[in-house]
Amino acid sequence: MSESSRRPHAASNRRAAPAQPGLAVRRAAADAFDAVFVNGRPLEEALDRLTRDLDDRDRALARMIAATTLRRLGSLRALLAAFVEKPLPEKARRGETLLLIGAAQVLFMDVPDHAAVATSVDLAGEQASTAGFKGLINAVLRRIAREGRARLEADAVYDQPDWLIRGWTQAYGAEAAGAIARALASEAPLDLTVKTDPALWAERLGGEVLPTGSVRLVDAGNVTALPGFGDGAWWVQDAAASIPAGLVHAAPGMQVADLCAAPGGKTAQLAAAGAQVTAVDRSGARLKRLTQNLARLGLAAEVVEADASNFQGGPFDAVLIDAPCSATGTIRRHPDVAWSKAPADIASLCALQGRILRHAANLVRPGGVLVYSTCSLEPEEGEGQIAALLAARTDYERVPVLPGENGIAAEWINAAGEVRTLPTHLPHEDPRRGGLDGFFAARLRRRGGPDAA
Ligand SMILES: C[S@@+](CC[C@H](N)C(=O)[O-])C[C@H]1O[C@@H](n2cnc3c(N)ncnc32)[C@H](O)[C@@H]1O
Repeated sequence: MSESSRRPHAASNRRAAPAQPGLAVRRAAADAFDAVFVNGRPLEEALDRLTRDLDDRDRALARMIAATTLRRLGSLRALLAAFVEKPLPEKARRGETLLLIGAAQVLFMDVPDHAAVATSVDLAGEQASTAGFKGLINAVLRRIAREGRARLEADAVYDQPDWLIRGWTQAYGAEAAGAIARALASEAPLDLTVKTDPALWAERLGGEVLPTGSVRLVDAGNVTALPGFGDGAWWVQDAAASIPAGLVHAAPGMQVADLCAAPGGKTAQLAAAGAQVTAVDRSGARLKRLTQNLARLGLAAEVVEADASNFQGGPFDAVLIDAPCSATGTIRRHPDVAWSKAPADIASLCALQGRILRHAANLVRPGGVLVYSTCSLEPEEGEGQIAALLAARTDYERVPVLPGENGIAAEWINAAGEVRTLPTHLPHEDPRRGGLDGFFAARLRRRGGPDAA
């Protein structure tokens, strides 16, 4: 939005009322929400840009408001449909955003109702297109403060779009799909992969060690200020995201290609285990982050900017493909993903994944290992890709993942021996301490070679 469109819309002889405290925070949250919907920007990228002038506390609050609005959007929209008699005209779309962020604060955040209502009303006054709706916004948000909770309980609406719920129902059954949708209502904890001694770091950071060896923290605050960050003792990685690289069982002397490697969480795991890693990614900007991350961690890899569907190299002892995907398994962390992706995106991602997987199968030496993973809940991006590869390549077979291997629970392994984690896994009575990202990982072996039976 341009600065000029934010100017108070009407000249007035009256003295302007003092600006509502917290207005800049709500403006940034509303702008970030609009950046996701109007401009299709990722939420984190929008927030980075829009909160640059805020202090740490306000930046965190703006993030929380925008993320909570996106996380609970299905419920919030249903409430507005019930409480706003006539939808706002298209030219006053911003008014709907202000209603949504106001309602999110009233219902799901520890914000006084009057602050949530007054800031949305004042922001409406900033633009000519919404100034005429100040009264309506005030009345609807007050009503939501009085009646919203009861209505939410009575209606029990899903927060995610219908097409996602339908897909999860088909893949996991109605009950599991409902549980996944509910699990996504909570913010994810912060998981760390530590180079050595998880128990020590759990103690230092006030976290707990998970069965997979990750250290889990809650309300960690600014990550870069935590002990061990500057020294490169650990890196941020969801516990489920640490599973695929573990399936390689990397060891000193092994030649491993990490295709689709940036920003390098899995490269770091492989390098920390002593492997010679070739980290390949198409994005130069993301590889820059990978290089910075490895430097902080004191780890090394050969870094190659290339398209993984035609990268030439190897043959490798192991190839890991953490394929570009819809990322629907990360909606707890990135609630915008639920709304920024559409079925057509899944179809084009599947085509890209298939190309990368088919090409990667040629880079593995006979007897070597191929691990394929995605952070998607959609089976066509995971199970479907492996079924298609195995149908086309008789020189590959699955090496089933075993319960207990690297702390992987039996519940996270499907009938074919592939890992399928869900946000409902690793439950905890405090939902902020439980859950896993939705991940898929399969391990295959290329037949032949010195390891042939
Ligand atoms: C899921 S992310 C990888 C995360 C990374 N493995 C980690 O653990 O930090 C997918 C990556 O695939 C990269 N990518 C997308 N299409 C690609 C292609 N055709 N060739 C190589 N990399 C690609 C993206 O730039 C992105 O960095």
